[in-house]
Amino acid sequence: MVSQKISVHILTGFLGSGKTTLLNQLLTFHQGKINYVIENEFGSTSIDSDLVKKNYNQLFELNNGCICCSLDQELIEVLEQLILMENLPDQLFIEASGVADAGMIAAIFKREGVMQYFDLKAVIAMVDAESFEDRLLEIPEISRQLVAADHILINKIDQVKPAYGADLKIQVSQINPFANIYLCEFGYIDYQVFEKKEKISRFTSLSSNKDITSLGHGMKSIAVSVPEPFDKEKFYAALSVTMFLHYHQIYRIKGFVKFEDSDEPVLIQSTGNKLTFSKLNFSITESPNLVLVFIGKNIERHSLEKILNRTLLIA
Ligand SMILES: Nc1nc2c(ncn2[C@@H]2O[C@H](COP(=O)(O)OP(=O)(O)OP(=O)(O)O)[C@@H](O)[C@H]2O)c(=O)[nH]1
Repeated sequence: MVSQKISVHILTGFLGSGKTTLLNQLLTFHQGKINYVIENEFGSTSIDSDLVKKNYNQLFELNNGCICCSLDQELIEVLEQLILMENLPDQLFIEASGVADAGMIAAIFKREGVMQYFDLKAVIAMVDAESFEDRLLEIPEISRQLVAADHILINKIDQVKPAYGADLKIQVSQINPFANIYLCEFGYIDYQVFEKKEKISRFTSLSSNKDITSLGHGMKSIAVSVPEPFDKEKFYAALSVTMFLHYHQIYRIKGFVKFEDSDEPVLIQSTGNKLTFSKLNFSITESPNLVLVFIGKNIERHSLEKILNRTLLIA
């Protein structure tokens, strides 16, 4: 049994956005700890593993596909090997392939058997400031990566004008209103931020009943006001089924709701295809707005409201 859980950071971002650069920075920052790395490349030949500075204690490579789909089982096998090792790591850094769905990787760390040993600290997405706008329109995976992230680093800011960088920050915050967003060069920011708990302030300022449709590529963010308590079982079942059936449309659900059994707001969020509920484990001075935000492609407010209304306590 592992006495202390192994901290996990998942690094995602499109090809060439700067993931390996960030990983090298993080390994330098965490020097002195026992750091393991999992590299996932989309192809049978590993290049990234040669580029990662030898600043880690152990490197695993998954080269036969993309972690989030075909390599799910292979990743689990590596995690199993890892917890049996004599020299247990303090931290595990996973560099996902440029096309991976980071949410699906994160979902593996929400499984009970895995959570017993691993503590998912952060999903970090890299954005290439230079090519982001063009790529966003061409490649839907990018929006999925952004929507799954807790922190988004808009990298290569040295390659664009300052005003454009500021504009990108607004665009990215519309795609993922929950993430902490930073502008940076060569992945450099103060990495302490990855250890901090979620800020409640972003939920107190969420405007309910608002649709943001300017995200491009059919992407939409819909905030539904949910002041009435839900029936917990019905709510969980309905949203889980919706996420399963509409995986290609619903990229993320996040927000606060109340259930029949308590007056305390509960944080709901989807990680990949898994829905998690968590009580706030920190004190708050201001109650969060009871709002659920759905981010996805071609989603419609009236359908979402219909699903939610059926799971209200009084329904
Ligand atoms: N000018 C500039 N170049 C950068 C910056 N960050 C990374 N690079 C360069 O961009 C290239 C790609 O960076 P990587 O860190 O390999 O990107 P990656 O996301 O790991 O790439 P893949 O593994 O191919 O998906 C490298 O040549 C980096 O040196 C930056 O902020 N500014």
